Amino acid sequence: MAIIALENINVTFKQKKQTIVAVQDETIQINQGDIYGIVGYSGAGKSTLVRTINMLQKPTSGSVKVQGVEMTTLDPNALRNARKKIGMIFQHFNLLDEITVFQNVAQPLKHAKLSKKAKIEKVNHLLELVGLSDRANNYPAQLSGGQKQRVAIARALANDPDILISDEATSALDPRTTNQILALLKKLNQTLGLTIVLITHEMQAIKEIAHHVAVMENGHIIERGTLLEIFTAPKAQLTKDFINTATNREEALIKVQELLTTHPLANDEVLVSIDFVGEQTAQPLISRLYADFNVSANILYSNMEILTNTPVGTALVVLKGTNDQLTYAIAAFKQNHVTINTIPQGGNH
Ligand SMILES: Nc1ncnc2c1ncn2[C@@H]1O[C@H](COP(=O)(O)OP(=O)(O)OP(=O)(O)O)[C@@H](O)[C@H]1O
Repeated sequence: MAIIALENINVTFKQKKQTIVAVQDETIQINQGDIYGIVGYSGAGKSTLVRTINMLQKPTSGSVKVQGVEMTTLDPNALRNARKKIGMIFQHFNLLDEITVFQNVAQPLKHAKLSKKAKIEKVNHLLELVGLSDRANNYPAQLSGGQKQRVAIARALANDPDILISDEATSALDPRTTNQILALLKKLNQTLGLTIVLITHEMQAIKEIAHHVAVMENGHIIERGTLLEIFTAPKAQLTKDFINTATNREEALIKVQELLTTHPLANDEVLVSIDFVGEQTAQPLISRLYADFNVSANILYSNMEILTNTPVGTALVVLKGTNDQLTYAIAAFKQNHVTINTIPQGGNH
């Protein structure tokens, strides 16, 4: 069931002379328990679209339903209550510097109908959840970026939200800390059933934890699908560009091409790219090439990743054999649903 349903959302900003169309007639449904990544370059409209979910941005037109409730027509009081179920974290953490970690996390509970004791227990539990129990009495300035984001996550969870919006939450962090925060988000998704909307310009972050992906450009979602669909069969050039930033494939290809300019292929050699998804047998096929087809294989690059529990592999391989032998070998890959493409020398594929 869709926990978030945005329908025909338009957001325009009127400035003195200009009208900026930030989001143009976009519709998106996000299911309960999903981690939905929205990727795009700066200015694509990601934040504006996602901020309509909790009405931080009122759409110019369109419908916003969260847990079946139309958000655009709520009165201020009802909206305040509805927002409690939608936590949010940001790139720059937005902590209050003059109060402690404990007090930051306790802040959203100020008006909660809980006893003082219950509030203390709750904050301690949240700090434990994000691995910061020992930092309760520190001030934000005494924490690393990753720790600050953990505090922000604990604070965002104070009202037991069903949805967490993460707006570039890892963009200011180094790669290792980014992975730790993403692992924490994944854990919260799995243990609390938290639905997460992840806005980012980093495909790497999407690759780590998202189940679904939407790619945005100029106020439009230009492509969407499961993580596997987007990574294994991207259609738009922008999607391909983003994927290249998260895999080493293009970089590896450039290096291999460079290598081949100094060590050119022989007449009986071809460079091929091999891509497979799922439990396909690219690896055994490569190792049996010589026995089955008299074709020898020299693997110049290979990489395998697990995306949502599915192996996704790629390899750049030099095959050596006669024309007929190569033709039969390549056909065998195709028969086994492994994508194989010959890469012309000196060109790109
Ligand atoms: N309050 C505002 N007033 C005027 N223009 C705005 C406002 N907020 C956003 N915009 C414009 O709307 C467009 C989309 O911005 P938005 O912040 O949604 O993009 P984004 O993809 O989230 O990028 P970033 O990650 O840089 O925030 C941009 O052209 C931006 O300048």
